[in-house]
Amino acid sequence: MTGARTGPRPAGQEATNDPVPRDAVTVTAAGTVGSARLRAMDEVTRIAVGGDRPYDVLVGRDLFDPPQLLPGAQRLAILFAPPLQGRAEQLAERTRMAGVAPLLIEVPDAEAGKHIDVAAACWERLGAAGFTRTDAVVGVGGGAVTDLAGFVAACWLRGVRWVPVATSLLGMVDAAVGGKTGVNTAAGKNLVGAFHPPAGVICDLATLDTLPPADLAAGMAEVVKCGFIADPVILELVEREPVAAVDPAGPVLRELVERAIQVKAHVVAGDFRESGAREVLNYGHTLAHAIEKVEGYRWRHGHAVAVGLVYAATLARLAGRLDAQTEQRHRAVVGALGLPTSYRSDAWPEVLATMRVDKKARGNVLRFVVLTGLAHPTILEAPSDELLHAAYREIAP
Ligand SMILES: NC(=O)c1ccc[n+]([C@@H]2O[C@H](COP(=O)([O-])OP(=O)(O)OC[C@H]3O[C@@H](n4cnc5c(N)ncnc54)[C@H](O)[C@@H]3O)[C@@H](O)[C@H]2O)c1
Ligand SMILES: O=C(O)C(=O)C[C@@H](O)[C@H](O)[C@H](O)COP(=O)(O)O
Ligand SMILES: [Zn+2]
Repeated sequence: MTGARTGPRPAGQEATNDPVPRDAVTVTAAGTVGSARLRAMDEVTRIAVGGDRPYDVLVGRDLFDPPQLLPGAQRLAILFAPPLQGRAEQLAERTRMAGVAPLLIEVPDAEAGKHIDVAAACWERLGAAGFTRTDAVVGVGGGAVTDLAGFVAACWLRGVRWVPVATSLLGMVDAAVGGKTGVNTAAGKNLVGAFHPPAGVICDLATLDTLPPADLAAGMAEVVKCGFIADPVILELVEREPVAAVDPAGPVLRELVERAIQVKAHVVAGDFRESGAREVLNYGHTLAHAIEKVEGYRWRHGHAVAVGLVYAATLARLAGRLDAQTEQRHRAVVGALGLPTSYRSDAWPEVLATMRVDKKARGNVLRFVVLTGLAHPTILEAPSDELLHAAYREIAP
């Protein structure tokens, strides 16, 4: 059953071509449990990201116009991996039609592309094409390609404009927003990079139609992360409608995308360089990044984050910070999405060693984002190795 809208659209979030919002309240026998915004398919949502260099995240279907976000550019480098070749070529055509010269640069897919050698090859191409400070870079793809594209842009001439065109769920709700860019090194995940805000972000929900289901599920790990740290309505929507939650053409996934972006936009606007509050976005990532490294980057980031969320909740419960029910909710929500909740017990020594180079560590002191309750993140400083291992044993039976 649907009814009138519950309240105002969150601050900074506007539907650009619909002056009359059609938000709706979904009511169950237990009462109102969340809102399902019923948007027309052609509606575009604009989510503002504040800070010194503000920009907008555009969410809609069949959005595809980065040149508009980059006035004055004469050349546009378009980085893409093979699965997005068709999209990249369409974009090159639009770019040409806008009077801008496209430079298509194919890079290796997924984590193989997040390598300094790949970035160096891109810089060679920019140099050969005579890229100046008014020219710009576009990354078309998942989080791996947009992290690389942002890093290439951050370093070229010490910083040119860039636009991520996010084509994976994880890219839309997380990687493309917030200006964290970078590559992996032998020592670990994302250890070399730069903070470099984009000129705008494009999230074309139509691209999700071709995203493999495993990658869709991986993106949901970052969505529910936002639910646990800041917006419990996300969890209620996923729990109530687990099938609709992963239907790329439906309104529930769109609401989840917009809510997660809103959480991220709010956090990064207040702490762009991660000097404090932004660390909450790293919930679940201390273990996740260690798993990714141990697995030679063959695990999807979102799958590793799923295990990391369960681990962080277990650690918080063992540290006396979190109640068992909320810990169990992590396991249930993550599991219901078909995401992994456990990892190999024999990997502990390598996992622990890798967690020590997590960016949140200070000297020899490990620091974890944990919850003291739903939407109440805090930092657990210097947990003992015994405590860390005890929590690990519970997720690595
Ligand atoms: N910068 C940040 O703030 C931030 C945040 C979260 C994650 N990340 C990074 O993002 C990366 C993970 O991103 P991801 O989950 O998008 O993985 P990914 O970029 O590896 O993409 C997953 C796979 O899906 C393919 N793909 C993407 N869009 C598609 C589409 N529309 N149709 C068909 N195939 C498509 C890709 O080519 C790839 O094979 C990791 O490197 C992670 O560290 C960065
Ligand atoms: O944007 C952030 O800040 C995040 O921590 C978001 C994470 O989901 C993302 O995976 C990020 O790339 C991790 O950052 P890192 O600094 O730990 O490498
Ligand atoms: Zn992440």
